[in-house]
Amino acid sequence: MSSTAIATANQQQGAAPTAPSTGDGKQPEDGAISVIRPDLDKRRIQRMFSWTAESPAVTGSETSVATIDDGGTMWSRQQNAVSVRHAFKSYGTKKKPNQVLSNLNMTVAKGTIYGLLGASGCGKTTLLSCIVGRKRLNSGEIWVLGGKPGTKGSGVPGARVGYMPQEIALYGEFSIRETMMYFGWIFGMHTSEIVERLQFLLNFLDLPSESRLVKNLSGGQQRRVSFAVALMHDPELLILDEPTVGVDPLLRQSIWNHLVHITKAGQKTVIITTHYIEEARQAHTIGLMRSGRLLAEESPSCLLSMYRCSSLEDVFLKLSRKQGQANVAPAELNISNNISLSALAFGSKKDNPVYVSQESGVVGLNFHQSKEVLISDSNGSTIAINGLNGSAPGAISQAVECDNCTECSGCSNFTSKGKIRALLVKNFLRMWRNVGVMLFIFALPVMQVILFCLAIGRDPTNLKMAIVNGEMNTTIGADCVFDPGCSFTSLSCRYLSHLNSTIVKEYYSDLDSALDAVRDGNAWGALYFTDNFTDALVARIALGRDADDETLDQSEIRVWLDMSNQQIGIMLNRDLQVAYREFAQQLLRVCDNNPKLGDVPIQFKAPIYGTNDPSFTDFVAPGVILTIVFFLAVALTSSALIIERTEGLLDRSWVAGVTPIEILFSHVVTQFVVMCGQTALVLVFMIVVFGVTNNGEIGWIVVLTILQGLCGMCFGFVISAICELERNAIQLALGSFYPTLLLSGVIWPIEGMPLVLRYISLCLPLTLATTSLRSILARGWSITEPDVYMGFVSTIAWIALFLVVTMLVLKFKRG
Ligand SMILES: Nc1ncnc2c1ncn2[C@@H]1O[C@H](COP(=O)(O)OP(=O)(O)OP(=O)(O)O)[C@@H](O)[C@H]1O
Repeated sequence: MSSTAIATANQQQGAAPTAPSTGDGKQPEDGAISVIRPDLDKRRIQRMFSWTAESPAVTGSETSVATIDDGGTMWSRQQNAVSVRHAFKSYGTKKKPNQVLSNLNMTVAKGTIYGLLGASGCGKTTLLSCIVGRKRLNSGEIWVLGGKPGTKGSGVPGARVGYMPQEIALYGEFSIRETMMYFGWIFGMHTSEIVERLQFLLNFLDLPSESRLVKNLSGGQQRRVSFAVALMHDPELLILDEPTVGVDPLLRQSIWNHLVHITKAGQKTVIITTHYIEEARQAHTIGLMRSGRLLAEESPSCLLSMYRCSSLEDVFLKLSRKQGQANVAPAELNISNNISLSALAFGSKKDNPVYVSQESGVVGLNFHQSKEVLISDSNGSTIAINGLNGSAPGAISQAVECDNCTECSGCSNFTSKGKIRALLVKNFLRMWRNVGVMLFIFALPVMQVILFCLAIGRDPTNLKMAIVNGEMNTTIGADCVFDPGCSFTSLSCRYLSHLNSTIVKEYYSDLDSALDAVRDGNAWGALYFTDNFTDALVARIALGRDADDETLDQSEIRVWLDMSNQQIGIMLNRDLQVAYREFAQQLLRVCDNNPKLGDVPIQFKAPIYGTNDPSFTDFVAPGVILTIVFFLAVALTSSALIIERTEGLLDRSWVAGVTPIEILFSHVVTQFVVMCGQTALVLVFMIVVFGVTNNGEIGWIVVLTILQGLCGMCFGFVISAICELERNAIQLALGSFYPTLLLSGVIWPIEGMPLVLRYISLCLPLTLATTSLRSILARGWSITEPDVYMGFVSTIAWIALFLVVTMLVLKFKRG
């Protein structure tokens, strides 16, 4: 088939002629056929197609048909809506790569519908993800709307593109209207515009009431809402990944009619993938993809006639079979070029292969898309130039202007009110609509504080002691009576009366059974008084240093404790000694002696900070306050981004033009509000309701607590940026909980740790903050104290570090 014939066929598809490139990026004024002379300056050609030199995939030795690379010119790139050149993309490791795109070339002319067809898993979605800038190629180039995705002039990501991913990628908690508002605001539309457009889309796509929640819609309805989102802002380039799945035939037809309608004027371009091959007949161009390459890139009618098939499916099968033939050179099959397509169609022979040269593939000498084709004959001379890329008239648009722009809308804006508004409303709405999340945010911290204050730090009670009192004839406790005056009788009973209420006295007849009770776990300890305990004690006091060993021995209260439980053992030890001091002092007092004689000669004055009876609760409370706020924030944010990412929501927002910074910013603001609520609840319950000691300024306590919450949030960002799966994020968040708790001096002073661990502990985000809050609460220290301000400094430093790491991971992880 001659280029003229195919150009004609292309014209029938609605492509309009445009002016050819002059090679220097300027459009010739006459728009007429121009000819490239054989003596065209070689360097000029190289400059025009400079990308060929950049492409590692091309050897340059296979050039046989076309010698001039149209896709390489800046001007032609700008005229095509999308231009993909020598795209290579693989997943997996370098050792075991899963090659998904292999030297793929694709040219999508402006103002056309491009149907990308291929079997499941051939790489369509990957290609589209690369086009919208969500994935990076390993090598090769992509130009979209005149720029490279992700660069200023491309409009990708941004409002110039409408992207419908394969997944539903919608917020289930939103109503249809809220969904449209969210994306409309992101696209920079006014609310009134959105409402107007919404009415059209509701009717057009036969959607249910706008107030219905997305999660309550059927699968097909959800897909239509997703499609509506892509159409919302009437973008220049629509990229639709299987929009007609689950859509009934009538609606499918009306969707295609709409696509044909919007592309008619030549301003809009559509790339669409579908499994319903035959529906793609309505496309202007079809790219048949297999194993990461395009087998053909033609108009449907051209494909049918070239292969003499009655259906596109047959064409695809024919081409696939050809590709399957063993020694077909890969380049031969990578056809975004009519020449080699023709060769395939009309039987190129193995011994006389028609290779698609790097130039031809790259340049995209698509006669069906180009009114101007630069084809060199076998002698190397250029024979014809006839139209370019099938761009619709007037399709030179924003991309060209925007490429060097400094002021075009959407190019240079750091952010917009609409985006921030959309993201904030989205965050709050998602929280508000999710009862579980609301309970998690506000009920859980209160519950944790209540549980902590009720369960931790209180003295154990009802501890049984097995008592054997040789001075009593019975084992009935009520018989253990004594004279409360200055009387030196039944001193064992007098002592026992000083044992406080935490001890439950159980009397045993002999020592062995009492010890057995301890061994069997029926008592926490055994107390033994000898038969003549009172006499021996009186003698001991009276004789003083002259007391003999037997007297001393008989006057001792013997104790056997179960020390398997350190806290209970230490407490019983303390209470037994305190009881003796009280017993001795009281006896001395009633006998008109100085009670100090009964005490050890150490006098504990009022402590500088705290009380002589310190509470474990007061010690742990600062760490617990910060830990609760920190890890709740980690839990909230570590999965937030991942859930959005796995549902395709994050990608969709990003393609719509939302940047990672904007997403993080919106989460920071949302989280800040949440944090304020949580901080208020935690502090009110800790300090006001449960009376945890606070001698410091409440303002600094609030600030430090909120900062720790923000720090936890940023740590959550890091987790969600690093982890692919929610499961991994939860594991990482939970995995970090215990080490942080144990090493941060929350439940045990870091002074008790080995030196190395102590240094590690100081490097954790909670350690210095806990010390700081403890100093404020217990010591009443102000911000000027190093112990206090270092907690603030370290927290702020951690926030900054986590944010930077998140940004870097998000930036470099793409693709
Ligand atoms: N993130 C990923 N990591 C590893 N492999 C991937 C990833 N995404 C896709 N693949 C693999 O790349 C190949 C192409 O996948 P892709 O989704 O692009 O195919 P597709 O043509 O869109 O398929 P379908 O029509 O079923 O959606 C498949 O083998 C797939 O398993």
